[in-house]
Amino acid sequence: MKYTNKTDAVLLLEDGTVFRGKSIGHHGTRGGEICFNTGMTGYQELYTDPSYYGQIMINTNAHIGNYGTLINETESDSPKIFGVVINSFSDNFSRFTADGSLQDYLSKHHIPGICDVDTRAIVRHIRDKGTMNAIISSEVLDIAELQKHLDEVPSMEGLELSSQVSVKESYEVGEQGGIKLAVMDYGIKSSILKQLVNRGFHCKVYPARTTFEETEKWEPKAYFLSNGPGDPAVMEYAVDTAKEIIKSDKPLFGICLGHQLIARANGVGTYKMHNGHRGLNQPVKNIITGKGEITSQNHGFSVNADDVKKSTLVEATHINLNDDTVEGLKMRDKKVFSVQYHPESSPGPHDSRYLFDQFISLIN
Ligand SMILES: NC(=O)CC[C@H](N)C(=O)O
Repeated sequence: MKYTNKTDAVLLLEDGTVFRGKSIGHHGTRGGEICFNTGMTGYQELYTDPSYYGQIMINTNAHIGNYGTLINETESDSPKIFGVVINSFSDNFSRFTADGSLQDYLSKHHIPGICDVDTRAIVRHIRDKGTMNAIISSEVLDIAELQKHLDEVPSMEGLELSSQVSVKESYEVGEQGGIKLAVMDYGIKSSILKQLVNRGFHCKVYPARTTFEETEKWEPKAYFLSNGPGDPAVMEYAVDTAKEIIKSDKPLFGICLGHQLIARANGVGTYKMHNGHRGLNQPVKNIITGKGEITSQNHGFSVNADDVKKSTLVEATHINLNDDTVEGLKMRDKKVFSVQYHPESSPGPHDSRYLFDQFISLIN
């Protein structure tokens, strides 16, 4: 059954393009960077991934909401997206384990959305023109008026967002006696911690701006740099931490934003992509083993492939088979490696979970 609320809503893109549809979730106005995710399933995990903080997500899967929501399918305590764009939205759900409807969930967390729009047309538009800001509203339907609100939305390029989604106080997870791992939280997904704890790590999760000296007091055996939102180019504090970890010779693993920070710590630049990779079926080749992996991805920045080629410190371990972008790095003479994609998946295929085992082998 389709959603029955008939309140009008509008989606205004930065280049002036307007799409009109119906309001879902929270009745209100919110702007952000518009992006699209091509995953066929896992909407609740996507919405709660802190890496999406500041972004309006278009789900290319046409039918969203039909299996409701479930509290333990979240990647953080609340949805982090700023808005959602859906073709056919269902507030009626059918799954015996579900604990509520997507409509109630979005509304409770003040996330506005728009449905009954041609998501395929919107995606084709931004795929050609490149990523841009946008605003959703069910209260300001006049375009000239809404434009004023859109003008206030900051550009994702140059934005530091990790401090806003990171924990405020450090905390520990996993068993005492396990490998002590200092986890820098730049917006970590809970399933990454689950994968680490399942393999016997005793993790201490630190706020993004914690200094290396501070983490060293706990005497961790290894370090992990998490995923997270925003532009790595303006995260000097985190790049400095990465440099100190590398200097200490302790093993280090980074995922997504963590990968970009490790690249920057080695003098490799990052750049904003025309459109990011967001979906569950990005093909990646492991250059070392020659094997292919189907991966879960969510990133709008990438590391500079020419810089990697010229580097004497790092080498590429993985490449994206769609566009040849760098998907993995390792340092030549250190126990340091990283991937741009999400081996924890959630949602997505499990092809790449071997990387967590690789991290353990590297430490031992
Ligand atoms: N998932 C992530 O960690 C995203 C990293 C970074 N914010 C990007 O968009 O590229």
